[in-house]
Amino acid sequence: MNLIGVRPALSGISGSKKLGFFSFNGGNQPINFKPGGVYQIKVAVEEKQTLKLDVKGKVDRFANGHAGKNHSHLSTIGNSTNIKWHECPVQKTDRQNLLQQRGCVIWITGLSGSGKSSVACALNQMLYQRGRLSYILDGDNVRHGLNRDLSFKAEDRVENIRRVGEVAKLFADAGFICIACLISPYKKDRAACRAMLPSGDFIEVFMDVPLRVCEDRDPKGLYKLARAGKIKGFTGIDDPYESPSDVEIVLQCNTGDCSTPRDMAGKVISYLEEKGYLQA
Ligand SMILES: Nc1ncnc2c1ncn2[C@@H]1O[C@H](COP(=O)(O)OS(=O)(=O)O)[C@@H](OP(=O)(O)O)[C@H]1O
Ligand SMILES: Nc1ncnc2c1ncn2[C@@H]1O[C@H](COP(=O)(O)OP(=O)(O)O)[C@@H](O)[C@H]1O
Repeated sequence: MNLIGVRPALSGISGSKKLGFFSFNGGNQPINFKPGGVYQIKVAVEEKQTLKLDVKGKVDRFANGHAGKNHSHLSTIGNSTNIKWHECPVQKTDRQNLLQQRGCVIWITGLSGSGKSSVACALNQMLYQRGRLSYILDGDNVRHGLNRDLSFKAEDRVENIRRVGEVAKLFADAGFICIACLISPYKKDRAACRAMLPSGDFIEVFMDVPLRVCEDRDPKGLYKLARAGKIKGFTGIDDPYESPSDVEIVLQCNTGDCSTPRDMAGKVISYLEEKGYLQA
């Protein structure tokens, strides 16, 4: 296994799967760690480190005492030149142990009016009642601050999703169950956010609600304005929404008679329980 030039990030080593993820040339390479195993991993400038795992598969320590980042190498990331990753001793696994949960991103996508915010709030509340920490990144809300400079033209939507994806990744790294609810109309952008996280930690939820139901609801009167040509480039009217085909959870409502947001959120809770996200 050649991991030269990598920036090993020991996130995701928890739960029953004992998976470790190493950032490799910008991507994530899942590696199966076995409990009790001792692994030699070649990093950066031919430096060898021994990663020890305890019987539960948790990282015990690195033989040479640091977390295996490349401490000598300077990187160029986008327009940022000569930057270096700074590692601290308290890691994601420590924060997860503190919170007794696993950090992840629940990404809720769907048309305006499909019920994203309602499900996000219900889920947030149900998790809170179970003593689990979650935080909502709602497209509408984030556009009040961080993304106030962005419009609804295609390239701004792309940037909107990229920024929220990055923020969500930070929340997940902090150990939160981060609930991002945005229209996120383009498949490619959702896939890019998925790729930012270790496999399994990006849980996509599709609000499968047809346009006619959303338009009937129209709580903000935006569809009416869009139909009247007073809002240009409105998703579903004169701007595309690319429905996902392969997601973790589909919450469907074909008629005006849907299950409640709480029932829908319950399905997400079941998924989280089943996959072990509600324990460290
Ligand atoms: N042109 C256009 N198209 C779609 N939506 C519009 C538009 N203009 C304003 N709004 C309001 O903005 C909310 C969607 O913001 P998002 O950040 O989630 O959108 S996106 O993911 O960047 O497409 C969306 O909120 P939700 O109804 O909660 O989805 C709308 O209230
Ligand atoms: N499961 C549901 N059944 C019926 N109405 C719903 C449901 N979920 C949301 N709504 C209603 O639909 C409208 C849009 O919901 P909202 O959560 O704001 O959607 P979005 O965030 O996707 O725009 C609101 O008036 C809300 O009360």
